[in-house]
Amino acid sequence: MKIYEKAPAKINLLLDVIRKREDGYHEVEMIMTMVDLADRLEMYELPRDQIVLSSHAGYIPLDEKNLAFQAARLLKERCGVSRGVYIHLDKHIPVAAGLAGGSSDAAAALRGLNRLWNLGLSVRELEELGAELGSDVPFCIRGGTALATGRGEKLETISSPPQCWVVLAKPPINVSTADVYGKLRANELKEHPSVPAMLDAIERQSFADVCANLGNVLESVTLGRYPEVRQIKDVMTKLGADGVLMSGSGPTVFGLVSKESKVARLYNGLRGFCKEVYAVRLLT
Ligand SMILES: C[C@](O)(CO)[C@H](O)COP(=O)(O)OP(=O)(O)OC[C@H]1O[C@@H](n2ccc(N)nc2=O)[C@H](O)[C@@H]1O
Ligand SMILES: Nc1ncnc2c1ncn2[C@@H]1O[C@H](COP(=O)(O)OP(=O)(O)OP(=O)(O)O)[C@@H](O)[C@H]1O
Repeated sequence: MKIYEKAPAKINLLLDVIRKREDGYHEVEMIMTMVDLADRLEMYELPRDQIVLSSHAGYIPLDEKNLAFQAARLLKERCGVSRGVYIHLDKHIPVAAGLAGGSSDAAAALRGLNRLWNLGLSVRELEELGAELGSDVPFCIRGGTALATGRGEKLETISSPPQCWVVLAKPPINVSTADVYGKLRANELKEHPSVPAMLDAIERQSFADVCANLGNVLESVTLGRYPEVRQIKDVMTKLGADGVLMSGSGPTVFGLVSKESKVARLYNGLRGFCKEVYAVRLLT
């Protein structure tokens, strides 16, 4: 039997850091949602007890460094599974982009293997296992739109934001999440985005107020180090995006657009600056 799972990318409509914790992680408040740009995983059982990963993407590890491999290994260990699995990763989400590509692959592997091996784990149990693999993995398991707290693993599902176009542009640099958090001076942050204002904007389905309340404190680090990220933000704004923000630790910038007629201009204009541009819808 073959199992297929879609692994969508996430964007952070809001990302605030409250403080650095004793365990090295940062206490965050984030509002996250999924977009219709996805990797696809194909999984089937192997006769021998082995995890085999393949992908046409030449730029990701296919061994135990891959988060999908780690997800399969974790599930095997915790549930005492002695069967092997072949996982093919059809990669579409840009890597090290701030879009949680690896985390979403891990989440899709956990969901898919739970079915393939008939483990009967609940979504909550999968989320708990996912938290061991990375802070973004529980959200990628749950999907939808959520307020994430703690280090990102405590989730409260909220309403979807009003439907719109999302234009994503990734400059040709790779940003390490650990580096960005490491360089953040959490107690020196002067401005914080407002979680209540964003929650209210979503609840009222006000697209204008969602755009007005976008905010990500990690921009203070990434934009300072990589001027091209700021440049892409400026270009998106000039080309008419209604709201513009860096996702996660970057370097991908997303623009929210309500009118379809504006999307082509934005997409074509950005292609002059970077190769990796995508125009997608929110996954509501
Ligand atoms: C930037 C975001 O992607 C926004 O959604 C997440 O906060 C990061 O999620 P992630 O990539 O799943 O992160 P993890 O794999 O758990 O952690 C990578 C590294 O980022 C730092 N990190 C991550 C999450 C967090 N709340 N505080 C941190 O300081 C830690 O140094 C950690 O070693
Ligand atoms: N399945 C995977 N897909 C992509 N990268 C992976 C995967 N597994 C491990 N990695 C490694 O993880 C690193 C981060 O990649 P990823 O695409 O998950 O970053 P990201 O989008 O910035 O994640 P986040 O938004 O959660 O911080 C890369 O250096 C890559 O080598």
